[in-house]
Amino acid sequence: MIPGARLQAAIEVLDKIAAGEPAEKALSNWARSHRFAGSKDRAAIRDHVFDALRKRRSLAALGGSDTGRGLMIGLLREAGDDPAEIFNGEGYNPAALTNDEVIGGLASTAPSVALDCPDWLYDRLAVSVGENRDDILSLMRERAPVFLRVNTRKGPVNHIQDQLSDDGIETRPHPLSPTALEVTSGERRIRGSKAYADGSIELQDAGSQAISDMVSLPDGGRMLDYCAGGGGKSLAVAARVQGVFVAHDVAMARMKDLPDRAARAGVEITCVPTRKLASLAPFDAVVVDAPCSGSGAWRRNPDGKWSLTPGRLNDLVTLQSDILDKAARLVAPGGALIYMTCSLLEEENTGQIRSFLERHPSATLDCGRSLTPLDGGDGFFIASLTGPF
Ligand SMILES: C[S@@+](CC[C@H](N)C(=O)[O-])C[C@H]1O[C@@H](n2cnc3c(N)ncnc32)[C@H](O)[C@@H]1O
Repeated sequence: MIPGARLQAAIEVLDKIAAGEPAEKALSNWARSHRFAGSKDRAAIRDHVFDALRKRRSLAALGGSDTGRGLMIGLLREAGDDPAEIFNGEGYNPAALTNDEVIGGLASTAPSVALDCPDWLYDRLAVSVGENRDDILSLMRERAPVFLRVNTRKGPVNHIQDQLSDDGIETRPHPLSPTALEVTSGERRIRGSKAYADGSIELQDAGSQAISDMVSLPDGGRMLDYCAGGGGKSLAVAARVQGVFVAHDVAMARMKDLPDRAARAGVEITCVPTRKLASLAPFDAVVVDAPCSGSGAWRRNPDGKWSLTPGRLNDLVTLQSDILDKAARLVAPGGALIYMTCSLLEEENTGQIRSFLERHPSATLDCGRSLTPLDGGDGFFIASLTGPF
């Protein structure tokens, strides 16, 4: 596909997303109905779409509207290109610029626009991350680095780095975690590599690895991953500790790949439905990787930045406290309740723990940590609590 055709495809996908389709679904639907597009085309269209979603407000200001066309015109202007050279209606190029599009579009000086943040979140982030807000939002406008977690059960980090290099994937260690490698080139080869096939590596953000490193479980201990999803946290802890691992998620289907991933990694994780939990309790550690705003990972899921509303945030905070209370009942005496989010927002993090301690005055906060993209990976929060609950 020529560059103009890729832009036109991105315009169509962005318009579907604006109409309410999730970004990944809109991209896969487009690919399904345009089978002639090759993998390089699909990757380029995806990059356009995600770049536009990360920078939606500033590109809309530059492009004159926040339609797919406005965003792509803004993207070209931001790069210093003249959109009229491609928006000319020739061949598969997008239709020629309208008069409004030619004259429209001025970069906005309002900080929340220039930093691509909804106004209400711009104010809330000031409370949550203080003076780092603008630096964090600037980073959120860029693509996230690609990180791998080395499964040290399969070999030492430097050995697996050499193996990746043989497959054309170059990496460097990252200070957030001893198992984290940042991919510096060859990222599109990861899923076809030998290290991926034999479970020596997993794709996992360095911040996610850092908080998994903080989960303390004695050898032989029993851990419940209460909101397991794909199982990223269980897999990381199970690679480090010889224990018994149970994974649970209210949506069992989300754990469907976990048995295969665990087998590849050489660890055992048992997936259980909610009705079995009480009979398997108590656990030495219950990890609650709670459903959250995802505001720490907006570089990877930028549509979340625009779909979050104050009402949705309040609903999430209520759900998180309900989950925490349920999970606390499954912790063994002397065991740990470990709460995690990939959020930067105070009400989901320290605020959530503050209200938990108000509801459970005999519980103790043992340790906690907040990470932001300024640390290199996504934003995460972890707090470890002991009972009695
Ligand atoms: C942040 S994601 C988990 C990510 C996962 N731990 C990982 O590392 O890949 C949150 C998960 O919580 C699950 N969830 C939502 N409500 C829940 C509930 N009431 N009880 C248990 N799990 C729930 C969601 O289905 C989702 O998979």
